[in-house]
Amino acid sequence: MTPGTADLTVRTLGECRIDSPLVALPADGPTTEHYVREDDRVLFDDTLQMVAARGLDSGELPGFEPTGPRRKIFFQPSKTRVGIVTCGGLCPGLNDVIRGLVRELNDHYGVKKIYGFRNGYQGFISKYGREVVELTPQSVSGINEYGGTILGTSRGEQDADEIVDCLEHMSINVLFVIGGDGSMRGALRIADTVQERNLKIAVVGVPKTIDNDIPYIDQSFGFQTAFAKATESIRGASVEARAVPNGVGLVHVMGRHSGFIACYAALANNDADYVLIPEVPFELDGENGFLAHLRRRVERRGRAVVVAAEGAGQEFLADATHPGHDASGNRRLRDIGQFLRHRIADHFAEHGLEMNMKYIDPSYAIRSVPANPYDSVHCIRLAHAAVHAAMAGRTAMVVGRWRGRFVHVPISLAISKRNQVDPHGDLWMSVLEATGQPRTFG
Ligand SMILES: Nc1ncnc2c1ncn2[C@@H]1O[C@H](COP(=O)(O)OP(=O)(O)O)[C@@H](O)[C@H]1O
Ligand SMILES: O=P(O)(O)OC[C@H]1O[C@](O)(COP(=O)(O)O)[C@@H](O)[C@@H]1O
Ligand SMILES: [Mg+2]
Repeated sequence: MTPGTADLTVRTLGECRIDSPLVALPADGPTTEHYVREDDRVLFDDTLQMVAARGLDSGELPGFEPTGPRRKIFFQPSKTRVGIVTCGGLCPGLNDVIRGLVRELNDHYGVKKIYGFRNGYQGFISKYGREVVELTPQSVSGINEYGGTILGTSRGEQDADEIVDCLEHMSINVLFVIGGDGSMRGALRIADTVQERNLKIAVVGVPKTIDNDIPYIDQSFGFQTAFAKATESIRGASVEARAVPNGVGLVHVMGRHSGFIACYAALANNDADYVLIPEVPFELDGENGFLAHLRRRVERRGRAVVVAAEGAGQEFLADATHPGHDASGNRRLRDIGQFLRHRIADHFAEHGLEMNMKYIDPSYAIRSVPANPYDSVHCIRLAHAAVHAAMAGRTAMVVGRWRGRFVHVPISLAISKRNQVDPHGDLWMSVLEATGQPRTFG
């Protein structure tokens, strides 16, 4: 489904009649390659073929609302009370986003009442007894130096009605949700409940996940830091494999349904011989299977490095003991890393070949680190964009970068599908070119 204008339209709480304190900031000039006027739109389509396929006049082409300070805003800043919550798995940069939100609100809009809700959506639910913390420029000073989230996070669905009750009781006008696909589903439920109650509470998301599985944004913040950290493990596996006869370096990285970390980390290190991802099934056995291909490459080169995303090859592990789901309903995965480790060893033994396995699983190490400078910049720019959007009364939307421009993405679109590696796309083609692995095994 190619999104149309209706899919890109952002919900608002009402007319903006209040002069923004940042009225001097927006440029007066025309849209350029460096700036989009607030009354302009960022086109969804970016090739001639895609535009032609619309069969529309240029003025009717679907486009995203650009981010940035508006001349008129919806909320009276001095009377605005803000909530911030972080949900789901950790991701480098969470604290950068929290700090960016607090500084922009306090320093430029003069919003002084900013509250942090603890441990994800549990923070709104009375039975968990989570404290609410006041966030100030002083209390967020330097937090971007640390991984994790000062607010804590959690998984597990919570009742949207009780969350909105809490927002009402605390007279919260704006809620920022920093989370992944699950959190955004939760955020939309909250925004819809607010609308049903005819309340004026803006719900704005800053999408996060190291898996990069959120669509219609170029990349999630934290993704670059996470794959950069995973690259260290591939480098280690490569050094180990080179040091011994018939060394096989096997690296098992996160990536539940999307194999972006495996792809980017392998391309960055450029020493991987095989990349296995959830999106591309592969055969293990047979003369054209992965194991035989790996054996022939090790016989020829004396070593090989394999990068496997945790969601790859789950079909080989479909035994009776299903590991179930996590508290949010995400399917738990069986350990493809250990499975491959043993199948590779067995295969070489069956062929009477020496093989020295060097297995590295960085696990949580790639997402518990602080953001690298690239992601820190991405985080603070997303935070600024989120504040401008919320103060201008936008809701049920996330901020993100689309083709290099920061835009407002309706949450309904952001949760409409999962961002995955396209087996027929240019990223996967680059992986095939860099590794030399065949397009299919078996
Ligand atoms: N389908 C859903 N509807 C409403 N809330 C959801 C849904 N899925 C997840 N959530 C909420 O979002 C939070 C985080 O979701 P989860 O999938 O664990 O992580 P992430 O948001 O990082 O993908 C959960 O704690 C839960 O409260
Ligand atoms: O062990 P946890 O913390 O439940 O989460 C592990 C999962 O979380 C992730 O790191 C990211 O998941 P979310 O961003 O959707 O929370 C996955 O890559 C991984 O499979
Ligand atoms: Mg998720």
